[in-house]
Amino acid sequence: MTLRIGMIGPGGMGKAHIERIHTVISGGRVVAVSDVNPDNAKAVAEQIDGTAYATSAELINSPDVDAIMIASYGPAHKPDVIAAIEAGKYVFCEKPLAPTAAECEEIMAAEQKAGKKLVTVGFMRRFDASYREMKKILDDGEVGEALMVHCAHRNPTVPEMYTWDMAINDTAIHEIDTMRWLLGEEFVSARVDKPKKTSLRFEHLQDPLVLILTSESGVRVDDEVFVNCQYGYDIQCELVAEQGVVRLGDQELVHRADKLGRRNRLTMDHNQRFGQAFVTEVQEWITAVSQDRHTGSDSWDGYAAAVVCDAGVAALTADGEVPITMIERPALYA
Ligand SMILES: NC(=O)c1ccc[n+]([C@@H]2O[C@H](COP(=O)([O-])OP(=O)(O)OC[C@H]3O[C@@H](n4cnc5c(N)ncnc54)[C@H](O)[C@@H]3O)[C@@H](O)[C@H]2O)c1
Ligand SMILES: O[C@H]1[C@H](O)[C@@H](O)[C@H](O)[C@@H](O)[C@H]1O
Repeated sequence: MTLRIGMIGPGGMGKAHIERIHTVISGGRVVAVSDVNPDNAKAVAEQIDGTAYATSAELINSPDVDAIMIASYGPAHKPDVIAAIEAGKYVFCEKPLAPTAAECEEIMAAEQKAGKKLVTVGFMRRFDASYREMKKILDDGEVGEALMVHCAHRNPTVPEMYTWDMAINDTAIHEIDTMRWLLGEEFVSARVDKPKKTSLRFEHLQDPLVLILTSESGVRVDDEVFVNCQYGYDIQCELVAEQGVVRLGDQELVHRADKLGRRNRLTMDHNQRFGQAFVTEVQEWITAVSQDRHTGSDSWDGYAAAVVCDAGVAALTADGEVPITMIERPALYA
């Protein structure tokens, strides 16, 4: 049976997910769309031979839609996630689950009322083969205890609408989630170091910056966020453990040597760099939902990432460490 998916907000990310679902992923089809921009909904519906709904509520409650994907703008996620939960439908929500921890708590309250985990948050790096191999090496005890992790998250450029807090809320949120997952523990404090700013940026941005997180057991994670690096979409991660160091591969397809030297083509955006991770993530979600089970990051992960982001944003304007405090983890997410 094909899972009939309704997509809310088919913009850049949503269209990339549709393309994957309709070409390389099996078991699902996007049959309905809605968008705050009705012309976009109509155009996408025509392309996929599906239905355009005037509102997300109508799409969510349609008997012709089995499960929901949300790829709209972050601040719009919460009401649609809650409506999907109330309709008893599995929902895949692109990161962030919601921009603030308080909104994520509302989502968790609705899910607990439903008594079942229905929400998956689109943290795709958990599905990347290199990160998975790094986690396996750590979990198998091959390098001993983790001590430090050095991360870099570099984007070629960002548009002017990218606000000052997005370096944390929109960009570093990936490392925040991936590091919680890799280390298997929560963070207790955040600090932001603010180096010399690149001249090739919009004036309102602190770019680059370094977010420094400390985990419950004392592991120190530093994350260089540099969103106007000009040269490529460059994701780095080096885990330093007691008996070894594990570094993320560069995802090279080939090793090339020519008169310009030994070099490799760089990826330029998230869809290129994490293309296979997105495929695995969405495939696992479709398979799990078709079997009536939850998979991937849950609402607690969305909440935890939001709490750390809130502290990171506070640290952007504060001097020194900002403590991170979380609510007790509800039993549903144990
Ligand atoms: N996992 C990743 O690496 C990754 C990469 C890019 C974007 N994202 C996430 O995906 C989401 C979308 O990002 P994007 O780059 O595709 O943005 P986008 O602006 O290209 O697309 C967003 C779409 O949502 C629509 N929209 C906005 N508000 C809406 C609402 N209230 N109801 C219905 N539709 C609405 C817009 O009209 C647009 O079509 C964001 O949450 C973003 O953080 C994740
Ligand atoms: O929304 C995007 C997306 O999440 C990308 O994966 C990230 O590299 C960008 O910094 C962010 O702006």
